[in-house]
Amino acid sequence: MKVGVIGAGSWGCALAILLQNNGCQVSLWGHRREQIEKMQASGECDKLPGVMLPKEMSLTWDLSSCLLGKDLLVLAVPSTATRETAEKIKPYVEKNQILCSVSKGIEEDSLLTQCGILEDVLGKDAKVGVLSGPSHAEEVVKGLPTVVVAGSRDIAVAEFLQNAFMNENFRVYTSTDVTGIEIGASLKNVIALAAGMSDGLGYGDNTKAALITRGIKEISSLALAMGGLPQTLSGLAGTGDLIVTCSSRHSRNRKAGMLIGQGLRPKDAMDQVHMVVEGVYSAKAALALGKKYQVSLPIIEQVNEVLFHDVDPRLAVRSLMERDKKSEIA
Ligand SMILES: NC(=O)C1=CN([C@@H]2O[C@H](COP(=O)(O)OP(=O)(O)OC[C@H]3O[C@@H](n4cnc5c(N)ncnc54)[C@H](OP(=O)(O)O)[C@@H]3O)[C@@H](O)[C@H]2O)C=CC1
Ligand SMILES: O=C(CO)COP(=O)(O)O
Repeated sequence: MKVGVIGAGSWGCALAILLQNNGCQVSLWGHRREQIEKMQASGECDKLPGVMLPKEMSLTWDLSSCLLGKDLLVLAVPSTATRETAEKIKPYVEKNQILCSVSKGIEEDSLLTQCGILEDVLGKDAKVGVLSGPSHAEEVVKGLPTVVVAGSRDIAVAEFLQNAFMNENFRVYTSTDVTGIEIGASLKNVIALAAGMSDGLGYGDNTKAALITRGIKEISSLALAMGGLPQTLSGLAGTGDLIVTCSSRHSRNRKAGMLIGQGLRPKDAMDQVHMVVEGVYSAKAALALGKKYQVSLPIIEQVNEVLFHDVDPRLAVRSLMERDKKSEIA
């Protein structure tokens, strides 16, 4: 199988390595020529120091050569670059090519998820799918057992992705619930910012467990209102990814939240993380979706207050604790 991986950050590199090792012929595209030339010279992934790229894999900054004649295109750019990337690839995308989004986020203006953006730009006939779940690049490149879900409204596309990505260390389930998967993937990043803030404030395991539990309640309520399925929200792309992102030392969203909890301004926290912090870009969109579908998202609301209205994280926690009395089963 011939594969083009679009986006040479940590996730693009990790999946390109995995697919090449699975027997695919992979071409990895990055948008900065100097970054690709550096990786070509060193043989090392730029964003994952010490991780070597297979010699047989090709690296390019020429988009057309990454796309033409490929069976599968994997889109691994930051979610804020998905629309511009989809516009760039549009002239080259071939009729039967399968496109797989591995990015996580909601577009602020359109409130579309990643597959939604791809279909918006490339048309409803495009064969679009998504790969998601608890899967930090740092662990995938080490071959540590990882389990994810491949989703597409077309089950044949989901099964194609399962076959392409699955190996003895990387187990892939299929699903047709793209909405549940993508809302889970995007909102867990916002909740992970809150979990990080809690760590940064020096709060304990009780607080973290509460944020994860009430967080999945918020994510599920919105996803279900949008047509997602409960099994997805209790599955890998919902609860699974929320747990890993709220607790892992590899999580960029948790790390950024922790720095904010320790007193850094959000912009400075993002700069210190050096990698994409998707929750910051999806926070406003998540809140807007909550309003649109009339779903209450109190944690996400407070994350927005801290990120965009200079509210002290300690006061944000206080606001959550002092909300009106409620029943858990309501
Ligand atoms: N890392 C992980 O473990 C996982 C990541 N993901 C998701 O994958 C997506 C990519 O994240 P990840 O690889 O980790 O991010 P990184 O921060 O590691 O890398 C992002 C890459 O995208 C490049 N980039 C920035 N802007 C553009 C653009 N406009 N067009 C093309 N490329 C661009 C960056 O280049 P530059 O250096 O120039 O900024 C960089 O090479 C995110 O949505 C993330 O949520 C999903 C699962 C796991
Ligand atoms: O989505 C991811 C892991 O599944 C990566 O995002 P974080 O680095 O914020 O956890």
